Amino acid sequence: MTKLLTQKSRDILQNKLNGKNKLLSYTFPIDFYDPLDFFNYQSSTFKGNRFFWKSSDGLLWTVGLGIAASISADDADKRFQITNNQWNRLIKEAEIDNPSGVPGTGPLLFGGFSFDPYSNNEMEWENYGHSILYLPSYMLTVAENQYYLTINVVSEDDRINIDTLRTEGNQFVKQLRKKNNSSSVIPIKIKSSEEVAPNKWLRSVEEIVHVLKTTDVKKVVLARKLLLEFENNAQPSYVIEQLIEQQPTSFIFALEVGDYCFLGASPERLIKKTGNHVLSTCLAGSIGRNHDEQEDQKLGETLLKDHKNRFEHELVVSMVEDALKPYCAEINIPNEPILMKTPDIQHLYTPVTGKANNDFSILNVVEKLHPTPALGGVPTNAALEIIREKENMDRGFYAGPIGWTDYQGNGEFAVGIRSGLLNGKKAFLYAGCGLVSDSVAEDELKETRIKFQPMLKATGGESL
Ligand SMILES: C=C(O[C@@H]1C=C(C(=O)O)C=C[C@H]1O)C(=O)O
Repeated sequence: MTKLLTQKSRDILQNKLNGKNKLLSYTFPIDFYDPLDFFNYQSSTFKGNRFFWKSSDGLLWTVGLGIAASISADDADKRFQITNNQWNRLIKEAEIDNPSGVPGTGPLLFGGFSFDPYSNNEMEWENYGHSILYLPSYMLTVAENQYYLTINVVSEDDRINIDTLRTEGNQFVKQLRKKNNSSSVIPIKIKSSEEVAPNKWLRSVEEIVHVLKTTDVKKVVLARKLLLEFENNAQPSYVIEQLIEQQPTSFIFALEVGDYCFLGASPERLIKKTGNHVLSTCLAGSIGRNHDEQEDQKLGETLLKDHKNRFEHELVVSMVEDALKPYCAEINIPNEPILMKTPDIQHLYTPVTGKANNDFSILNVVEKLHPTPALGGVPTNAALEIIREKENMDRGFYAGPIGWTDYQGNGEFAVGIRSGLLNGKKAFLYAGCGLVSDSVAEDELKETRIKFQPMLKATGGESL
């Protein structure tokens, strides 16, 4: 980037968004460029300030390098509102040149929110706070096989205009096309893995099941973590590459903050908005897979008929419907769930569609949906209290909303599960499961072991 722009971008980071800055954004089509190579481009410069996203249907990829502005709101009660307000303020005054207008191009905010801003903070999540979203300096978007580059600058300097960005864009693409400028991806060598206090977790499950049997609380989702140690520093790009290959039908996401990278392969959409078309996903109720096709089908049928799992699932469907009602017309929900199969696990799945009304804003709807009973419980607040008391860990961004919104109000947020936090030679992996009154502790432990699989495989670990 030219000196002028680099200096200004740095100032913005220090000042955050002070109200005087103006956003300039320029988007243009480019020829094929591999999204993972883009993520790796000049990693010594951009490491710590990158994000990666692939939608579950593979039709949209966005990769961000550098930070033109970041929004982090630590106010536990207002983090969604504050993010929304700051973003809208920035967009309102912006100068945007994006003839394509394709969703996911142009100025876009990518990031996430912690699961529970009232939980005890653990050191590993300190850098993330309760929300952090980036407006990237450079962004590659792949939308339906077309490639776009967006350049964003937030500046008070009126010498910078769209023409400056055009020149900058041409130079940037020339650099991109030079050979050998993306760093090589080094495989991870795992040294050890440790399930954190599994026996204590089993006891917590039993205590919660007792509460579920004796009170009005119907469901609580309890999670636990796994600690990995590596021989070498784990590169996010290696794990992303593995996840893309191994979990082709999941959302693949990564969000770097300094030396940390939160990443994963989630099968669960929280909300998607394209124009006025709205799509949400209810995903709860789980069973393993079998290599034998017939056996696998039997497992699926067992899950579809299982009362405990159907009950867990139904709680999610009815909450999602209630949360979307004020913001959508024509909500459509099939009567029966179907199966969603990922390589390691199958789930009960109900898609929910609707038409956005004028009150719909994706960040506000994320706030209303989060946490669904797929990750929190029923009733929500009672379940959160129990999680705080019995889980003995900070979920950080695990199970929180992660995704993007663009300047036109399109966007998609997944639920940050099947995920982990990389930090040099260490990683923390997370997995949880829905508890209801007839849950059996040992079965739930096994279920979480299956849910660790996607991240374990991607980091070179062995099955538990
Ligand atoms: C909590 C997780 O997954 C959630 C819990 C599920 C369940 O209890 O059946 C299924 C899908 C997810 O909504 C996880 O993967 O960590």
